[in-house]
Amino acid sequence: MKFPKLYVILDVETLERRGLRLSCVAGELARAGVELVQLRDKQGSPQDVLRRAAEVEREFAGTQCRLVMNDRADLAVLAGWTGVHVGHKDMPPVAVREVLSGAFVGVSTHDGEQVRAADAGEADYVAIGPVFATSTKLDAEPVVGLDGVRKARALTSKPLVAIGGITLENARSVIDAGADSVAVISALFVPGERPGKVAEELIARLSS
Ligand SMILES: Cc1ncc(COP(=O)(O)OP(=O)(O)O)c(N)n1
Ligand SMILES: Cc1nc(C(=O)O)sc1CCOP(=O)(O)O
Ligand SMILES: [Mg+2]
Repeated sequence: MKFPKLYVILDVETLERRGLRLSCVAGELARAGVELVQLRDKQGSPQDVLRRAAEVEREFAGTQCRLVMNDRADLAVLAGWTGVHVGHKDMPPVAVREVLSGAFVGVSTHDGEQVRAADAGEADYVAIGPVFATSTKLDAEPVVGLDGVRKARALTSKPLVAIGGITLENARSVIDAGADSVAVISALFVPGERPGKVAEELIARLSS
């Protein structure tokens, strides 16, 4: 798989705060050609998450998009998804593989030591962040900056996803610092623009 340069996280709280429907935004992303999407529903009950996963899947039906569940390998299994993203407070990638054989697993890292460990471990991709300040994740670790992306790049040959405070304006600089992909939540919500249009613009700016 060629790793997509744009990784969109559909964060349920962010969408609700903005009065946006998950299915509408997912549909726009599907039509924009987004190829990697994570469902992040930190407050939802298991039933909520599974219902929302089905909505997302319906919108991406017939596309090549890979769907990733945040935190919960068990719910990924029940949803029939193969992608799972875990952080240090979640089950480790090796345990994800135990409950989901053939899983596509991502792991969060926040410093060089964690990148080294992730490189030696079970994950299919390594996420580094937050690159810039973010108000989306309240318990975010300290900002690593573009220098943190460069250092992470030097420490892993796995696909490197950068996350945190990435916008239309700075996304290219993150790829130029060595990331294979940028993961975004709030960047899609630009006043007066549809999220699908912003996703198209991000894909265009990151291609080449
Ligand atoms: C692509 C990507 N990178 C990092 C994260 C953060 O995961 P985690 O540290 O487990 O924090 P939560 O998202 O669970 O609050 C992510 N979700 N996706
Ligand atoms: C979910 C998440 N994880 C991070 C990490 O550093 O691991 S930063 C982050 C929030 C990303 O949201 P936005 O694109 O709106 O800044
Ligand atoms: Mg997590």
